[in-house]
Amino acid sequence: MPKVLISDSLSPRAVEIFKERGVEVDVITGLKPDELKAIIGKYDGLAIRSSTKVTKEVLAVATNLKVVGRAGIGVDNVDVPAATASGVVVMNTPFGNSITTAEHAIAMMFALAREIPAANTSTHAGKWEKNRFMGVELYGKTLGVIGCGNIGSIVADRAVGLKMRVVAFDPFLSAERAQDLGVEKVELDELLRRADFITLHTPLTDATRNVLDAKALAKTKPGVRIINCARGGLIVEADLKAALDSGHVAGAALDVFAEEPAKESILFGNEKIICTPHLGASTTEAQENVALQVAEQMSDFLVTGAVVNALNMPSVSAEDAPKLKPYMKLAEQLGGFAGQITETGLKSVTVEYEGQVADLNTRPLTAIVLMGLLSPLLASVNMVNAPVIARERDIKVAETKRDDAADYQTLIRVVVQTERATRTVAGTLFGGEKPRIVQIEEVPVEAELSEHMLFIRNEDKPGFIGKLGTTLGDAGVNIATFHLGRTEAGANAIALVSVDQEVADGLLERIQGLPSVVRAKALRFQA
Ligand SMILES: NC(=O)c1ccc[n+]([C@@H]2O[C@H](COP(=O)([O-])OP(=O)(O)OC[C@H]3O[C@@H](n4cnc5c(N)ncnc54)[C@H](O)[C@@H]3O)[C@@H](O)[C@H]2O)c1
Ligand SMILES: O=C(O)CC[C@@H](O)C(=O)O
Repeated sequence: MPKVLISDSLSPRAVEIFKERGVEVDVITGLKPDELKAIIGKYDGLAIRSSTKVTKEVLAVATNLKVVGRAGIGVDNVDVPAATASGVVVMNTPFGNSITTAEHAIAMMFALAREIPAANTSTHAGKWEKNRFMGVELYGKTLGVIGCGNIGSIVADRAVGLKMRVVAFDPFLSAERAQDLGVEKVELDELLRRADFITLHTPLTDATRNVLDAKALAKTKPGVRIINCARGGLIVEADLKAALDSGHVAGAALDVFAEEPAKESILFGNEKIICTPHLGASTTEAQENVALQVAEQMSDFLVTGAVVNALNMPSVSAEDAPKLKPYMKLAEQLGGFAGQITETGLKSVTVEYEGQVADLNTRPLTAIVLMGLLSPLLASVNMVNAPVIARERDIKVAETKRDDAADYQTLIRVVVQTERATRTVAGTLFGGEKPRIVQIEEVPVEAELSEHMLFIRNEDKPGFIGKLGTTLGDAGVNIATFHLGRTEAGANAIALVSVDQEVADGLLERIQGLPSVVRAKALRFQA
């Protein structure tokens, strides 16, 4: 039974879901990095929010870990490239807290417009300062939304409902989507110049880091109010403080900080700044949503192989997972075969899907072909990191699909172009589940792969089979199955021999020396 650790505070619904779906679960929150490292080796999955830091060091000792699930959106606390390199799938729940976070941004905007926190403190202190707090209306004001994705577009929609004018800067926002949302798509400088309120909703990336620095703030309208419920690091905090101190910025509402937890900040103690401790996602509804979703996604992955909302792997639906399973084995064998018979640098790989398999989601299969192909060449390859490794090595990867079946109802063909040759291997499923190799290079052959195989290219001449059998027999190697194929009588032939033990190098040399043998290679496959 797979085992998951929940290491941040998640709604108890998560535990129930894991158990209902056959996953054992421990909840241990507040672990220090060394404490996490000491126990993570036991777990197949790690469910987190934003406190647990999934670093390279943690991943290095997480020897059984298959999946990290983030109950929320941002994965800044996960070293995703390191997880990918270790073959660990990283998932998040991209929609579960969007409404809640958008509502927090709107609440912050109202709080800024009417100075509600300061008025609250003053009233509790018995001051009744009715003349001190003079707010501004939102009606008719311009809201600038930087980043108009899930949350930004909900904020925009609510602001339109409040009769605000909304301008949005987001390079990936289409004109049609902007029109549907009732927002005006503008460049950043125009947004800065026109907005009475600015709200940030981008991820923290190299392009968005410090997007509101002194230079950008100088372009804003005097009296602008700024809201950040996205990520600390989007605003240069010292520059914001200076702009507030000078009076150019009238107020700021911040849910997120460059350093979190923010126990100290140059921004604290200023009434013009409203702060909340990263509460954007903190509603009962959002926390139920994300906990439930993350537990469902992780359980499905661990139990059925379904992949949803992964940041480093193609999706596999729960419906597709059982259909893909037998093809996964075939894809691994084909990739492994091509990888073992390939001896020079790989330039490109084309995976051709024909017949029934062409109707499936083939991206995970291609990832597995790449895993099988690269495994003989590299130390730790898996279906998560194989596509990345192929890209890094400039290996071009292509897929082709043909719905109509030719000789087989379903077929996967792997064509590998190396510096010197083209290698082809194709396979099908017998009875819908048993992988069979049906073509090697141009030669038809029908073979089941076993752990130890001998692959021979030979000239189709009498006496070859007898000599090969004797050579193997003399070496005490038992033949389990023997498959032959040839293009035509007397032409190129292939022998695929399954043997009960490893073929040692000396024996391989003797086989290579037999008359009619063009090339002999010992291959190994997962049992
Ligand atoms: N405060 C919280 O508790 C809380 C809760 C949920 C999400 N968040 C954060 O809110 C942010 C937005 O989340 P989301 O779900 O809307 O993400 P999303 O991916 O749906 O939207 C992000 C948008 O930013 C845009 N974008 C990317 N680069 C940009 C750039 N250089 N300039 C302008 N726009 C750019 C993208 O095109 C996209 O439309 C994330 O940083 C997320 O981590 C915070
Ligand atoms: O888990 C949280 O409380 C914060 C979540 C939020 O920052 C997110 O990116 O989803």
